[in-house]
Amino acid sequence: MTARRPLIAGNWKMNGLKADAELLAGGLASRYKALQKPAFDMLLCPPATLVSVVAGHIAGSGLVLGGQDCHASEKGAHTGDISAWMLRDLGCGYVIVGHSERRADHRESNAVVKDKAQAAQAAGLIAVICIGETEGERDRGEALSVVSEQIRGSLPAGATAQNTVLAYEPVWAIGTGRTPTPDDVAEIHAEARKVANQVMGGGGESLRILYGGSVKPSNAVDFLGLTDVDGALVGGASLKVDDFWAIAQACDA
Ligand SMILES: O=C(CO)COP(=O)(O)O
Repeated sequence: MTARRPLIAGNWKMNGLKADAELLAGGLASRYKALQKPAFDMLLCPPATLVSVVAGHIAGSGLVLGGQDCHASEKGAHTGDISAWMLRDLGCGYVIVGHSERRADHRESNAVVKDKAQAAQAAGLIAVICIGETEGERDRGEALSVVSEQIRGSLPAGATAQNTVLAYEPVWAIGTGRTPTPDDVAEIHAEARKVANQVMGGGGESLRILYGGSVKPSNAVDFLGLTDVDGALVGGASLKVDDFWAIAQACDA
């Protein structure tokens, strides 16, 4: 059996005001804290405006905190951007980089994602590097090659299983209610682990690889039960305490 500890990560995206954060983070913190021996890590990635607020609500609970993006530089003249060091300063242990919404909305290339991941790791954060094919790429039979290329292009030189998490999120499954079959996910994750292992020069067996895209309580076990799936990156369903918690329970199923 694998020694990889499951990671259940909530990406709140551009959602939430202070009152929502209190309910959501506070509700999850009290449930997580009540566990005798949690069998999974739980990560909350609120929008930047709520990172400090959430930090206050999860203090002492064992939940971990992350940003949704960071700049590749430590500081400087980059209006509106946030550095990995700033996230670290607020208590973050993780940051998502290369989410497909940023790759699309902000034209982030693999090279940009790699620089951001490198900055995250230099700041002492774990980079959650997102990869995943579009619907057209899958239809053309290119899913495996696209994902491999993204891994080769987005993982920085110093990536290890300790400072990196991969998240496979097929673009067409995000927010659509559609998902790949468990067999498709298993195939991609096995390939992703193989390629990451090559890029990292070993250590890929310990690397956590998450699945993301329309994960909900009713399908979580289908994905979290797969050998090479080490957790989930959840969008919409991470905005409801009961749903997100139910997804995490699938780690024990
Ligand atoms: O993009 C995602 C998480 O990063 C997935 O979003 P949904 O769970 O809403 O499909």
